[in-house]
Amino acid sequence: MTDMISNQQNENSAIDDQYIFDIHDFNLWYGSDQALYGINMGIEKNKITAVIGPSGCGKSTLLKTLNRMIEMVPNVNTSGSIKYDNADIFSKKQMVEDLRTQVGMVFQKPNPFPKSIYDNVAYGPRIHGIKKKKVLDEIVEKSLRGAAIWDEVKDRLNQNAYGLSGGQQQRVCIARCLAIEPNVILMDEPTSALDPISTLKIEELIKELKDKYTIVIVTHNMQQAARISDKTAFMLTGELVEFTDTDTLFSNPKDKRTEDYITGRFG
Ligand SMILES: Nc1ncnc2c1ncn2[C@@H]1O[C@H](COP(=O)(O)OP(=O)(O)OP(=O)(O)O)[C@@H](O)[C@H]1O
Repeated sequence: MTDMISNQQNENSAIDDQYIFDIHDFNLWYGSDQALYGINMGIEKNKITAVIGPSGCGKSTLLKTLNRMIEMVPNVNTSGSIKYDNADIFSKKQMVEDLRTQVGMVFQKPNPFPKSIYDNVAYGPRIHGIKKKKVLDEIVEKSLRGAAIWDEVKDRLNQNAYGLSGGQQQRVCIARCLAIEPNVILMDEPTSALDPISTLKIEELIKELKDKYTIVIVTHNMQQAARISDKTAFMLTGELVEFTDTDTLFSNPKDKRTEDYITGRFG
């Protein structure tokens, strides 16, 4: 009996270890308009999870909820639960700054600060109290290397980040995110403002990052989801219609609505 209990506990902890986010029966309203309906979803650690679906289906809303950025919008109400690392993200004990340190975000349009490349990347660590130049230098180099842009910018770290191309700016923004050592990186259509070559570079980078980070990416681009993600969630009008291995979702969807969407019959 004791063995049975300890086995069960082991199994449960294996399950807990597998998922970094556990979303349970989650609903969200903007004022009186409901945008998310009964979402149940586990986000696996060190995997790339793509969220796809037609415009307005709630992809960004779901993504922005995961690090509580959604609270910047007034009159948002929620029900149900979201756990990050087994703790309720909405609990009073959860400091929102801590959550956002662990769950970083990269946006659709590259949004560097009007500062030097160095200062962009050092911004987060400085806010966290790191002042020593040597330590900051190391973080900046490591983060820029992690974002696969070190070689392109190492000789112009003191130049304004606005002088970089869009694709380079987005990689600096990813470096800025890496510099605060998150566990999860949320990406909201990170390549939609980029040309195809920059897009491929970012896609390669995302695949490399999954060794160290859990990535959730919202994308309009189904080919992109198929190319880079392990898991894909298909959403429609605020509902999670289907969520499974990417290969399965694209080759053998269970729901007619998923099939219609991926075969281009709507959306
Ligand atoms: N700040 C807001 N205030 C009120 N309603 C909002 C707000 N942001 C989004 N919505 C509504 O919530 C629903 C989901 O929007 P959301 O932006 O999450 O969809 P999406 O799937 O990310 O769309 P897109 O692909 O076009 O970015 C839509 O009906 C949208 O109009």
